Amino acid sequence: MTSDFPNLSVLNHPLIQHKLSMMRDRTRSTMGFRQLLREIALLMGYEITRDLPLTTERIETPLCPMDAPVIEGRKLAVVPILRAGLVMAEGLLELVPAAREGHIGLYRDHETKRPVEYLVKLPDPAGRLFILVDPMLATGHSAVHAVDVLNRHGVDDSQIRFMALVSAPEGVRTFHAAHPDVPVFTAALDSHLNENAYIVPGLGDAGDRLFGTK
Ligand SMILES: O=P(O)(O)OC[C@H]1O[C@H](OP(=O)(O)OP(=O)(O)O)[C@H](O)[C@@H]1O
Ligand SMILES: O=c1cc[nH]c(=O)[nH]1
Ligand SMILES: [Mg+2]
Repeated sequence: MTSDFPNLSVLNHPLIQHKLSMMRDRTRSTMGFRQLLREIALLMGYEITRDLPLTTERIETPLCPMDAPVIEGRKLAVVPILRAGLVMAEGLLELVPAAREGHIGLYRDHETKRPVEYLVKLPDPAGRLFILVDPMLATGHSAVHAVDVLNRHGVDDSQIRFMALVSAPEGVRTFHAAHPDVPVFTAALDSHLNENAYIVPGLGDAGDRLFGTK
């Protein structure tokens, strides 16, 4: 965590950083961009879940009985913010295939830069940890809106972790002001937002690069 940004963890594993640099390259193909995001999400998921509580379960190995470590509760939900979060969710679900998946559909209005909601479908919140995923934390309004949606659905901030590939300082501040108890995990804290609220240096429009749209 950095002292300027409480509750923000920058995941600087060399594999994550190398793959992110490949994604930032404007010549990267749609196929390459998508594959890299899936891989990074899996690596970030490994870091984000490292403190999940363990308990033991009695099993029989071929040789003898043992009390084997297993994740306590094992109730996880991965919630991508559509569209761009979908590919990150794929990577995370490779890591935790038993997790439930919810969806929050938002797009950023080009004029106002504010999120517009078009879909919400979520699993039962009771006793579940929610990992909210979106590659870009720019102004932070989409992330704040998505956590507000989870709160309305009965999910407390203490049950949520937010995972963003690239973040802008402006967005991290806005997010922490609204939801100080939700930890944010990111692969990079970039410089600033430009006049169109795009992250600089960033990687451009994540959704368009992932899905080959304009
Ligand atoms: O922090 P903010 O300023 O709110 O911006 C970030 C949002 O913008 C992008 O989505 P976009 O609106 O482009 O939708 P898309 O995923 O469908 O392309 C991105 O995936 C975030 O959801
Ligand atoms: O830089 C940005 C900002 C918002 N959404 C994106 O896809 N990229
Ligand atoms: Mg987009």
